[in-house]
Amino acid sequence: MLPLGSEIIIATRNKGKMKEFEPMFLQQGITVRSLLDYPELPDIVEDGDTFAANALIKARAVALRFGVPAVADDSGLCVDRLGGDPGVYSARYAGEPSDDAANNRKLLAELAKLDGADSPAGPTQLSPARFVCAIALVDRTGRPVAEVEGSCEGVIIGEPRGEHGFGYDPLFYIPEQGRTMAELTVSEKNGLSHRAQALGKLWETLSR
Ligand SMILES: O=P(O)(O)OP(=O)(O)OP(=O)(O)OC[C@H]1O[C@@H](n2cnc3c(O)ncnc32)[C@H](O)[C@@H]1O
Ligand SMILES: [Mg+2]
Repeated sequence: MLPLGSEIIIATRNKGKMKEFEPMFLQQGITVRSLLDYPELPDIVEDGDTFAANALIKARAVALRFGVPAVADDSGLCVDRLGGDPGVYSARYAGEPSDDAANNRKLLAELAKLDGADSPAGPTQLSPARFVCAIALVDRTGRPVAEVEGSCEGVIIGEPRGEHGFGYDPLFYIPEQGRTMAELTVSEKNGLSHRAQALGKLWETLSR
């Protein structure tokens, strides 16, 4: 059994993340709550320079608020041709409040600028990219217990495909699957995603 006790909160308000996390924690016998259960709490300021730093900021804030162990996920999309952008700014790439559709449009617009906006054939090359997910687990006092990271490789396509998932999933094509992340079911995404890779490392760390 993992040393997490029966009460754990995931420091997120992202419904898409929770849809993926819930079954993966349940598989380990852990029922989780999230900040979606506490709408009155103010947003946590994510001002770290790295995914890992932001994950720790979010997990700590929640542990100190509730006095229970907390997990946080800070994640995003890194596109090679954009020098790793949007990176830690993935959620607010097109400004605040976060808007997935606007972020996707901005991503395509930034890539189109590199291609030459009036290129008649559309994007001249698919852009290699990866999703990255940092997960931090802290104890009830906010002390880090484990910090892990996972990633998942793909390419950015020129128009959105698929209805599942969230964020940049419709533009993230996985050649080995022949589908975008948004064309995968939750359980298929949980079989290969950056989030699942990171969580797998967390279970491994905790079982040592
Ligand atoms: O901070 P919390 O409350 O967890 O929710 P958030 O959406 O703000 O989450 P992040 O700060 O970690 O920003 C992550 C952004 O990166 C993108 N992203 C992360 N994981 C993704 C995934 O699995 N699929 C698609 N986009 C993802 C998406 O735009 C997210 O909003
Ligand atoms: Mg956030």
